[in-house]
Amino acid sequence: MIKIENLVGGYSNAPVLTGINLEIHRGEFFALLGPNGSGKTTLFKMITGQLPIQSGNVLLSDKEISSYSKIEKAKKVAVLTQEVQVSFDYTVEEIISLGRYPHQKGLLKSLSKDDQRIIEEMMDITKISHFRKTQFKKLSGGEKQRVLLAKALAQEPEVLLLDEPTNHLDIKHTFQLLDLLKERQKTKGLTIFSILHDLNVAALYADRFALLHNGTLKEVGDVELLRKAEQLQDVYQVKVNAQSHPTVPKPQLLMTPEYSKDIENISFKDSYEIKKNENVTHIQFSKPLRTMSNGAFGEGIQWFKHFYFTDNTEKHGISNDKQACIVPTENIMITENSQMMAVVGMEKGSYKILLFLDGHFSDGELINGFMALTEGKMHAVKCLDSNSLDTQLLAVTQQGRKITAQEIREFIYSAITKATGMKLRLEVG
Ligand SMILES: Nc1ncnc2c1ncn2[C@@H]1O[C@H](COP(=O)(O)OP(=O)(O)OP(=O)(O)O)[C@@H](O)[C@H]1O
Repeated sequence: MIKIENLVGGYSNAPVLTGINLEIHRGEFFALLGPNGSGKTTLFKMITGQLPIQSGNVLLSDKEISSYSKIEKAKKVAVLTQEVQVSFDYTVEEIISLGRYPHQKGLLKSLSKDDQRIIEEMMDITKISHFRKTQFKKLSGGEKQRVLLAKALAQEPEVLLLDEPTNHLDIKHTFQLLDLLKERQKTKGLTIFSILHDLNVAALYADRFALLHNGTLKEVGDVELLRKAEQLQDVYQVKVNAQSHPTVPKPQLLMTPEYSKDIENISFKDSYEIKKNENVTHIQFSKPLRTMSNGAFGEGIQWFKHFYFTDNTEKHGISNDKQACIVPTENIMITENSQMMAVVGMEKGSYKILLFLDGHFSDGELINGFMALTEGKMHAVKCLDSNSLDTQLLAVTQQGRKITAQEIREFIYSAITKATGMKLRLEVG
């Protein structure tokens, strides 16, 4: 649909873009990504004709885009930029009706019934009908953006070019606008080319992506491009981790702020405090730990700072957004070394284990660590001739050195056998 060949250009001094080759296919949603100053708007303006091409070509349906007449081009391409400038005191409805201009016939161009119907439809789908008589200049930035989108769609273009269309929008309107574009893509075969800053929003909506860096294309590809954390880190200079969205099969990126990288300068053993009274054992860390648990309290992967063993959570005011195990305080045993601490609680032949590690774990390593905990426990429990399985939790500080699965197995094995020894002594006593 749009073919960009060896495109070079920019402003009066040295060119910003140096040899861009890119193809945007008919009917796709294409996202142009890149950090501030990488050349996105420059490329956008060269495609829309706002900036001259120094060398290379921009083809629209195999024809030089500059060879189209203004009206011919407006029938094929609509543009939505960030610069919201409307000179006169037009109402919303009047602005949208300007979108029909390329389709109007005759010398006295007036709106046909068809034009009226399309204007109504566009106001309806962009949810701005109630503003129809309002002066455009009296709208908020986000409302103006929706009006200009309605105008662009009223043009009934084959291609929609958007420069950061969600810039002024809150999350509801961001998703509403992009859902609307996606729907037009599916039902009308609209080709969408959009600059997007939010990589997570781009991952959810776009089919293909180009990553621009210092005026050159670093990569063009499908959504897998957004799983390449190292490349994104290199381009954006921010630490990112690619994760999977919980309900949509697309990646989402988690950014790590600089301040959070500060390593706590206290030893693992000094980072927690254990308080016991006759009803509750409370383990409190100085900072939250990344946790993985199969327990009813704090299940899944979360962050916790407080951990409890108690005979009754409700009675002692421990809500289920806390990490808690129901085991009376007298039945727990704590085993610790410089990098690991295990709390084993025993109740009616079952074992509830919290294992705290001073280590840095990816989500994959967390699962492996959780499995190693299970293996260590199974091994100890089997030796003790019991088949009980129960709540367990692995909590990691996300600093310190790696801890191997074998170290975890051995530590848990010794913690359980030690705890069981205590239990036997308790029973004998
Ligand atoms: N009118 C201009 N005259 C001269 N140089 C310009 C002009 N506009 C932009 N530039 C320069 O061109 C380079 C690319 O700018 P551009 O606006 O294309 O980046 P961008 O990727 O769109 O950035 P942003 O994400 O901040 O909008 C920058 O170094 C910028 O300083």
